[in-house]
Amino acid sequence: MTVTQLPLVDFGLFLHGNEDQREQAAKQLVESFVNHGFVRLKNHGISRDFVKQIWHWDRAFFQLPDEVKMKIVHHPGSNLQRGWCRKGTETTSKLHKENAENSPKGKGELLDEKEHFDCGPRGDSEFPNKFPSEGDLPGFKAFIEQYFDIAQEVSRHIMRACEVGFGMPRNSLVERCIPSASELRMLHYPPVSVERLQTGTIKRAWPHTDFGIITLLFQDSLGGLEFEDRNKPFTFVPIISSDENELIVNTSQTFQRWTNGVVKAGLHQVNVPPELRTAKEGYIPARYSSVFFLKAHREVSVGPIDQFVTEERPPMYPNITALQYQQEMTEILY
Ligand SMILES: O=C(O)CCC(=O)C(=O)O
Ligand SMILES: [Fe+2]
Repeated sequence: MTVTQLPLVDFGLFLHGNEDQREQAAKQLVESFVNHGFVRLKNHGISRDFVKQIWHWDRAFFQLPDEVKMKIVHHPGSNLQRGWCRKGTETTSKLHKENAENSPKGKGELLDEKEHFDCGPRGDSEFPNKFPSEGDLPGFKAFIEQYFDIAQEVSRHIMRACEVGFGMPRNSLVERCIPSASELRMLHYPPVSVERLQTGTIKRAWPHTDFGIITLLFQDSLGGLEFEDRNKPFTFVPIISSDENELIVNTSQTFQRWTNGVVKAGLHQVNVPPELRTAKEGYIPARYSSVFFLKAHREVSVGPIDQFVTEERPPMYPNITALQYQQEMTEILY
């Protein structure tokens, strides 16, 4: 059976409903995570007005001249991403061997056509944030810090819903995220010529899974995000939002490890929207999106949680810390 659309869960029922409604919403969420590695949420608690502000700040940052963004450029390595990642910095194609196997032979590296701004928790002393100065972009830092807090809070509720949905002891997931080591990213996909896309060596983002626990995502009205149809591995289905305020959530590698493979990470890519795919020439317009990677506390293990280990299902992943894991994965990206 072909999957055509993702379940849409009314998260307001979990946040404000009675006991039955909360349980029902938590079950739907977990079921979609297990089946697709993805879900769409409405009434998630982030207001429509706030989402509009995300687009304002996303555009404002990427409109800054390159010389200004260069002041906070990210230097690739195993350090966590902070500041401006220029086009060509992160290469998602390296995360899955299928990307190289499916690529046109002898055409060279498979690159992402995107740039982004990344930051970690407020006042991170291990991996300090890099914001544009107030003179260069007044108000940006304050907005991003507020957005980070709001996204962390929504993620906490989603973790709580997963505890309910899996019948886990209260706090077993939530406490693994304190103190926060999450990351917030603002993305810009510049206009790209159809000709360049046709070379088969660039994509807005190649099929990959994220490293954290879950990822919260808003995309602008252009769209382009696609999730894997698990009935036909490595084929993708566009995520069409019925409302701009819809929050898309995917499961990531840490969740897969904690649940010993019960909740697999959602494989995804960013493609040209379906209605523009027949174009033979010209440009595909710019796209903006924003993601929040909910991460585990840095010293917490990303190995399987006891509840998910049984005789029939022995531990599939080693006990390394979340930070070690994140650094190993980050290094692969460059
Ligand atoms: O822009 C998007 O919709 C997806 C971005 C993404 O997958 C990522 O940054 O990991
Ligand atoms: Fe991603």
